[in-house]
Amino acid sequence: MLRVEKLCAGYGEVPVLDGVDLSVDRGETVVVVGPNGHGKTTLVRAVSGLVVPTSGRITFEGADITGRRAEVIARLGIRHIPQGDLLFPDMSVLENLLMGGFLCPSRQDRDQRLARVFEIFPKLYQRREQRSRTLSGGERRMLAIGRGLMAEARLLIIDEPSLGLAPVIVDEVYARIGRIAESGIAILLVEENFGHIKDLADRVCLVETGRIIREGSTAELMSDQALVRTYLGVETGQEDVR
Ligand SMILES: Nc1ncnc2c1ncn2[C@@H]1O[C@H](COP(=O)(O)OP(=O)(O)OP(=O)(O)O)[C@@H](O)[C@H]1O
Repeated sequence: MLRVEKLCAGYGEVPVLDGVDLSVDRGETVVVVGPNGHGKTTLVRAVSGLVVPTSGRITFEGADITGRRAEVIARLGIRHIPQGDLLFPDMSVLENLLMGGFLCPSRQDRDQRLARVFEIFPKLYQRREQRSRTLSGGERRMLAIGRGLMAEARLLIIDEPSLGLAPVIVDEVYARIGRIAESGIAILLVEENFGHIKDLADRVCLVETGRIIREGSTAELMSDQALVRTYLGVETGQEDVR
């Protein structure tokens, strides 16, 4: 569905991505993990047209989208939920969701999407009249994801949904993302904490210094003790990795 080949990108003179190869198949959940500042966000921003690659190629469902404008890529069905929430703080939950659905082809389509978002995130329904600035961090994150689902999402890109949230809230957010994945939408997710995604990911790509240095299922990556110790920071049950 999505194919990234030998992708290089950066900011001004500073290179960040150094020949990334990555793919996401239909219905697959692929998670990009890795240390801070090694290019995870830059990679997903390049996919959704927010960073212009210097070289390499990105195709989505066969169409070459390398360097195309973000709004063109969004219309193809790639929805990007960035780090932080970027909500409209003085608008209600419902208004924020409706803003996400402004491209819906009909009112019926929009209402169906809204019903689906409320089914996945019942808390948003309970709080639909509340201004988004007064929501908790976890609720805001769920609203940002819900807003992304208000337009047709064939590939959902989510950048660090756990950022700044308490562990119990992270579990809740990830449970909801799991439901989205079960519905068949392909997901490309950035996460620093491997522990959060080991049950969700079909495939994990480990990024270091702008390259994907390892790729595999969570079980494959976790069977490599040195890798776990150096990058993943989770307990495997085989030894204490902390
Ligand atoms: N807008 C920007 N202008 C200049 N440099 C940038 C910009 N955004 C990111 N960078 C730099 O690019 C490098 C990679 O950043 P990026 O955000 O892609 O990493 P990351 O792996 O997602 O890190 P984190 O997990 O901390 O978000 C960093 O050195 C960062 O300082």
